[in-house]
This record gives sequence, C-alpha cells and structure tokens, in this order.
Amino acid sequence: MALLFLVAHSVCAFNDNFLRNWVNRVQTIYNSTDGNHTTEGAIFGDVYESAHILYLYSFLLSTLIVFALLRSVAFMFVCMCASNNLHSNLYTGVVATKMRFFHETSQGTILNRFSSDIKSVDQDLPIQFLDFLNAVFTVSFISLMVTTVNEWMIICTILTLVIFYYIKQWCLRTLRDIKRIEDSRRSPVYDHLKATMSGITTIRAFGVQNELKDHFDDLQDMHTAPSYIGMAGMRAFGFWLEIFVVLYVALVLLSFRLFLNEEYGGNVGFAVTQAISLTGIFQYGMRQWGALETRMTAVERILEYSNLEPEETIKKTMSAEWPIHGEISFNQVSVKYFEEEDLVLEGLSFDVGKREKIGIVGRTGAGKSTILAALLRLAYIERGKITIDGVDISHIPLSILRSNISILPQEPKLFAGTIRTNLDPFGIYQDNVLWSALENVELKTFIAKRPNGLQAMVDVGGMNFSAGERQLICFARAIIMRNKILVLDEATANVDSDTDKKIQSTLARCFGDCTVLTIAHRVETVINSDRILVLDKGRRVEFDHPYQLLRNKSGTFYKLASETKTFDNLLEIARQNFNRIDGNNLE
Ligand SMILES: Nc1ncnc2c1ncn2[C@@H]1O[C@H](COP(=O)(O)OP(=O)(O)OP(=O)(O)O)[C@@H](O)[C@H]1O
Repeated sequence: MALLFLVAHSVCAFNDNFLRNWVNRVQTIYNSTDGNHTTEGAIFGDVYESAHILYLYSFLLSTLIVFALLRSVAFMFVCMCASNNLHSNLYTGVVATKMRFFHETSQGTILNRFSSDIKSVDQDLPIQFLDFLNAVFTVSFISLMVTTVNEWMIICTILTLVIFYYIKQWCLRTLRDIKRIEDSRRSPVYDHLKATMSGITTIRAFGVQNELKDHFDDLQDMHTAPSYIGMAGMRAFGFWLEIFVVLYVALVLLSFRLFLNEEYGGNVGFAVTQAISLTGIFQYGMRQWGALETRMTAVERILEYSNLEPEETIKKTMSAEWPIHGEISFNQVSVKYFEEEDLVLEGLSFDVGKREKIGIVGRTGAGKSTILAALLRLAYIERGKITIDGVDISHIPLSILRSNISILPQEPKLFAGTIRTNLDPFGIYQDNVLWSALENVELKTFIAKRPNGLQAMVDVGGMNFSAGERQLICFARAIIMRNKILVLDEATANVDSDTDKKIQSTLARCFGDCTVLTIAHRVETVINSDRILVLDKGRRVEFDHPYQLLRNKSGTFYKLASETKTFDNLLEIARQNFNRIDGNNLE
C-alpha cells in the first residue's frame, strides 16, 4: 500500500515536472525567434510536435488516475481488514473474559467500546489516515520540487517543518488528553440512557421525567464540554499552521523577486503554484494527523478490552457422549466469587446419582444459587473438587461444560428474534423437534395460532410474551437441548400455579432419565424430590429423603416446612413418595 502511495505521488510529481519543462521549452523556442510574431504559428507547431506531447501528457494523466484508484482500493482493503480484526479481537476478548469483569464494568462502558470506538475505527480513522498520508506525500514532493527550482528553499522548508513539528507536539499532547476525557464521559450517558429505557414505566409512574432529563442533560454537558474544547483546539491548531504556510509561500515568492533572477517563467510558475497548493492541504493534513493521533485512543481502548484476561485456556476435546449418566459429586468444595472475599460455600460435599431429582433449599443467602455458579465454573472454586460422571469439571473446557448443563433461571431469557431462533439458536434441529418440544410444554397451539408460527417475532427480552410463556419457551429450549443435567433455579417463583403444574408435569415426562437439581425457596416445589439438600451459611446441614427430613423435628427442613400452612399435606406427599421406594414399606 505504501508503495502504491509512493508511485501515485511520483507520477503526480512527474506530471507537474513534465508541464514545467513543456512551458520552458515553449519559452526557449519563443525567445530564439526574438519575439517575431510571424513565426508564432511555427513555434507552436514545433512545440506540440504534431500533438504527440499532448497524447503523452494525456497518457501520464491516465496513469495517475489508475494509480490513484489502485491506491484507494488497496487502502480501503487494508482498513477493512484492520477494522474487522479489531472488532473480532474486541468481541473475543470481552466474551471470553472472567465474570468479574462484568461485575466491575458498567454496560455503558462496554457499549461505548462496541459503538463509538468501533465507529471511530470504521469511519473516522480511515479517512483521517488517508488524508494524512496524502498530505505527507504531497508536502514531501512539493518541498522537493520547490527545492529543485530554488535550492535555497531547502533551508526554509526544513525550518518550517521543524516549527510545524513542535506546534503539533505542543497542541496534540493536550488534544489527546481532551479526547480521552471525552471518550470516558460518554459511558455514563449510555448507562443513563440504558437505565432510563429499562425503567421507563417506573419513571413515568413516579412522574420523575424532568429529574432524569436534567440528569441526562448534565451528563451530556459533561461529555460535550471536552468535545467542544477538542474541536476548538483543533481549529486553533489549523489556524497557526495556516499562518506559517502563508509565511512559507511568501518566502518562496520573495526569493524569486529579491534573490533569484529566474530565466524561465515555467520554473517560477511551477514553484509558486506548488507552494500555494500547500496552503489548504498542509494545514488540513496536519489537522488530520492531529485528529488521527487523538482518535487512536479508540484503538487503544479497543486493544485494552481485546487483551482482557480470558476466563480459561483449556483446550481439550471430550467424548461427544459426555456426560452419559449425569452423576454429580461435590467433594469438600469451598467457593467464593472473588479471591479477596469470604467463602460462600464451605467444604460442601454431596453426591447425586444418575436420574436423581434433588431439591436444594435454605434461607436467603445460604448459597443455593452458588452451587449452580460453581457447577458452571462462574464462581471461583478455592478448594475441593466437583466431578460430573467422574470427570473433574476444572479440566473440562467451559464451552463444553456449560453447553451440557441446561438451566431454567427465575428470570427467563429470550433474545430478540423469532420463536425458532430462541428455541434453536444454532439452527441445528428440524421443525418437528421444535414443535414436539412446544407440545410438551403445552404451547404448541398457542404458537401455531400466531401468523408466522415458529417464525413469530420475539421482542427484546421476550417482552411480547408473559412471564409464564417466556418460562415455558425456555423450558422447551431445555427439552430440545436433551442435556443429562437440568438445574432449575427458582424457575417457578414468578409463575402462576397453572404454569407451575405444566412445568412439574413436563419435568416428570421429559426429564425422567436426567439428573435434575431444583433450587427453591418454597418447600412445596421440592417435596417430590428424591432427596433434599438443606444449606445454611454455605454448609450442608441435611441431605436425605424429604420424608426422613420431615420426621426429624429438630432439623432445619422440618422448621422450614412447619412455617408453611400446608405442613400436613407436605408430610403426606413425602410419606407416599417414600413408601413407593422399594423396601420402604411404612404401612
Ligand atoms: N455474583 C456474585 N458476586 C458476589 N457475591 C455474590 C454473588 N452472588 C451471590 N453472592 C453472595 O453469595 C452469597 C450466597 O448467595 P446465593 O445467591 O448463592 O444465595 P441463595 O441461597 O441462592 O439466596 P436466594 O435464595 O436469596 O437467591 C450471598 O451472601 C451473596 O451476597
């Protein structure tokens, strides 16, 4: 690309020189006839040499156009590749980094990198870089050519360039810092906007639109203040450059008037037109250089996130069938979310056999959801070992581990798109598989009635579906995944009893041969489990069949159950379930 720039500008310089020599040659011939007008026609006839020179000059101009186009295409290609690479690296860096990053970094800051910084790299930087390169080559060639006509101008040129360099250094140091401040003040604007959009109903309900608008204006002012100073600074920089360029042009003109007795008009015209052409391009090029350097902070910020510490580096393949049984074992596991914080789970041990249905209960903050976080390696396992089908999960690549565990969280997550893309994001399954899953969660008729069936639109966050419908769609997704392990984290806490029943019956029907962990506050939700794990302050306090636990009147589970209004009913259900187990005949 650099070579194409050099060639294009060399051809341009060659063309200008060609023109100069042509004019000088006309003058020589004109002088040799002593200004005899009668021979003028002959002069031009000789000079044009039967239009050959015109053809040659046209050819040179065409060559210039070809090289200029080639240069632009090569430049566009290089910029596109660079921009693609920067975006891919940024995306990989952010997606693969540790969870801690997302706890510590606001969404606005991340959004800022993916929107404003990427826009700078996509749109602003290439234009500024192209203008800058053009200016550098143009100025270098003009200086060279002016010097060929008047060698004393080399001193002036070098002096002017040194002055420019110092002005640039002086201005840009400040402008770069201003740009950094401007960039960092954009994130709070995004944060505020995002928070406002998600809480718009609450804002309207409390009638605090004006307070939020004022706050937004303040944040916007904080952002536009450095932006305006930066723009004004850049203009001031251009203004001072322009003054020095005008001085330089004046020196070129004066040098011919005062010191040189130039014989050829072509040389004078050439030097003057070249020097004058510096006026616009030079200050514009320098301004673009300045803007380029300040905008490089966008690249700096993208690279910062591209090089975030990744969550894991394990590169290992697992058998496609893993896990076959879905047996889970926690062995003296101690877990914390951040290294400097206290343990959330302490020396927790329990084993879950294949196809077992385990309920996990405990008071708020007991560490129930942390078991799921540990299983997915979202939290930091300080001591102990968790195995699935005998394989230590710390040796399993995260993508494999997480894609083999289905989760049904309290807040169901739907993506903007269609029902189909929500059920099968990777487009792997046939329509009949998806319809069958929808039938299992009793949503088939509901979706089929929609105009586009599986292609029915889902709004951001699935807001055009009720909470229960969203949960059932997520459940259908879990059915399609056919994983051996399913974890329900308060999955039925926000749904009505009807949806709860649908989920429970689907669980029994579709997940009979899977290991199911059900995290719940309500004892009713887990009373049908094979065993219940009771947690308190991150420790296991009980782990047995619900009926056994309900018979222990000093136990934690008994206390939790006795707080409900349906204790007798719960006891009866647990007793019947216990009775059905081979060898447990309580009659
Ligand atoms: N992402 C997190 N980062 C830091 N600490 C966390 C995080 N999530 C949970 N904790 C802490 O871990 C402890 C256990 O939380 P956890 O969510 O596992 O409890 P829980 O039993 O599921 O509670 P609840 O029933 O209220 O959901 C709490 O003290 C909580 O503050």
